[in-house]
Amino acid sequence: MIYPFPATAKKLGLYPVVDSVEWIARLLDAGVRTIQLRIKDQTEAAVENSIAEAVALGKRYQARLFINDYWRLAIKYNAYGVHLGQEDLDVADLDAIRHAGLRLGLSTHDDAELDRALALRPSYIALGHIFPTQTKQMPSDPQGLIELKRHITRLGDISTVAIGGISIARAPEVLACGVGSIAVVSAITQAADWRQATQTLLALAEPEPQFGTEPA
Ligand SMILES: Cc1ncc(COP(=O)(O)OP(=O)(O)O)c(N)n1
Ligand SMILES: Cc1ncsc1CCOP(=O)(O)O
Ligand SMILES: [Mg+2]
Repeated sequence: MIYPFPATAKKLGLYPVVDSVEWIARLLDAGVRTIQLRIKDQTEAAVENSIAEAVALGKRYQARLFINDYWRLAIKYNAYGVHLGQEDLDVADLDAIRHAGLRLGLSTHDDAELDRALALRPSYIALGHIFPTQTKQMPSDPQGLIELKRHITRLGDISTVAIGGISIARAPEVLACGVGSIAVVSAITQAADWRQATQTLLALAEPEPQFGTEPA
């Protein structure tokens, strides 16, 4: 029997994915309450301080702070959650993450990956990439809105996140597919005015109140 990971909100709302503690601090201060620290390809020693600081900020703002990839450090500093991709799943100790009480978000790109993710009973499932993106090299084609809607229908009550190429202009049509959250990188970090972009996206993607119905 596979025990589920702790629940998170079905609607996580706006979910910025950023690569520094500075971005975490400014976005939490701007009202973001679901956020991910995504630092790529560093040693654990190089990212440990950033992860510790990001987790402390997340707690101070009562935000849902997910750590990408570095699941051992996420456990060590008791982050709200961890985000893992399909390749990460091959090496991560999911039992350790579950026993530590951290939420788990999983990336998926197609039906086969959805099957695999569902069997692991994660806290949320991310679907992507929806549109072309400059931020990450993707081996597959963008799935687009019709596939997104089909996946959302299949996932029923599970918390869902859409990612990849989501701009302010495209956010409404993505949200109209019924997804609970939009994860964005460049729509905020490359915006001419990141504060304005964040406020616009927050207003579009209204989240559930943080921790309202979740275990602490
Ligand atoms: C919310 C969200 N969705 C997908 C990803 C991508 O994760 P992954 O496939 O592990 O790729 P990297 O981000 O590690 O390059 C994500 N980080 N967040
Ligand atoms: C990390 C990641 N995983 C799938 S697409 C993506 C990058 C999304 O970035 P952007 O919002 O700039 O397209
Ligand atoms: Mg990863």
